[in-house]
Amino acid sequence: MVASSGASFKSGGVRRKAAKKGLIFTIMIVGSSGSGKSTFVNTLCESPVILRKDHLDAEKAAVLKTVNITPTTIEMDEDGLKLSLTVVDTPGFGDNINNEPAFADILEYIEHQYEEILSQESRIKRNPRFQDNRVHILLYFVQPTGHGLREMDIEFMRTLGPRVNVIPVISKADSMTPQELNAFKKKVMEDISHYKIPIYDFPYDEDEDDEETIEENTELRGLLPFSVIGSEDEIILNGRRVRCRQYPWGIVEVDNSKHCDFSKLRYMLLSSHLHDVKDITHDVLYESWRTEKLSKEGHHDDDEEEVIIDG
Ligand SMILES: Nc1nc2c(ncn2[C@@H]2O[C@H](COP(=O)(O)OP(=O)(O)OP(=O)(O)O)[C@@H](O)[C@H]2O)c(=O)[nH]1
Repeated sequence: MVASSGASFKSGGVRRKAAKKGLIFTIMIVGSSGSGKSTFVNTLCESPVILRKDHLDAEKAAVLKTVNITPTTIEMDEDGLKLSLTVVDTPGFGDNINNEPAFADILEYIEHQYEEILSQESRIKRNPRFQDNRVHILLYFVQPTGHGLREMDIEFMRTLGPRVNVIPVISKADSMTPQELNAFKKKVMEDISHYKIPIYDFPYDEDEDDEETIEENTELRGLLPFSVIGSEDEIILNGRRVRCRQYPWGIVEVDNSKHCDFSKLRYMLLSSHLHDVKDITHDVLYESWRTEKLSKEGHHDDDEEEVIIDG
């Protein structure tokens, strides 16, 4: 596995790695500072691709805080499928009283990738080295407060939902009992429905999709928001390697689906739903951004029929 850290968006544009070509897939991670984003990414990628700020000295951590949006690309092999996975980290989100500038930066980053595609599509001669950096999934980390969504969570997901596939995730799920976690999941989904927040909810078509897809998507939809536990520690338990967090009273296992939904989320992201979220990004989200943008700029199709109103 090879990791390459891209330059910050703010300090000079996304670095385009000419991937030796695995399937390109991009995940953005957003959540409050300290919500467990870096640990999650390192757990997902099974390697320390992001430096955790609590492992840095205060000076370096402060410098990192000012770097808002950082893509890192990792070459992975998922059961024989070559993946060029870019993880876009957004440290420091939610640290300020007014989070609107942070929302705007994230939205700008996502739309900037659409701009690049549009300008590429309009070229007569395409650049063969061009890389599609569109964000396919945004994992939004909800703090395990037990109180439902905060205003900031609602605003953020409502703003970003029309532009990117948002999946809400409850981080640090080990800080809740199973009953608390279930009640919290229910509250979060009630808020999502009440505030009409557009998320990626494993869509299916009862008439067109096969039974297996419907069953799988129904099950995954029922898990929303996914609960995750992150850890970079491993122990040997009954002869097998176990990624876990250790406590005086026992351990919680990252990959044990009785303890959290991490393994199901990972499988869905890097395997079962990878093509679906890529298709939705291109066919629905990018298309709707493109239509809005071109209409705002006053473009209209040459072959559009002119409507002549009599009289
Ligand atoms: N209990 C528990 N603690 C966790 C979990 N994941 C991460 N942590 C701890 O939470 C602290 C912050 O984790 P990070 O991964 O650095 O959080 P972050 O969101 O990347 O933080 P910023 O980079 O400041 O935005 C660390 O001490 C982690 O060990 C988890 O699943 N459960």
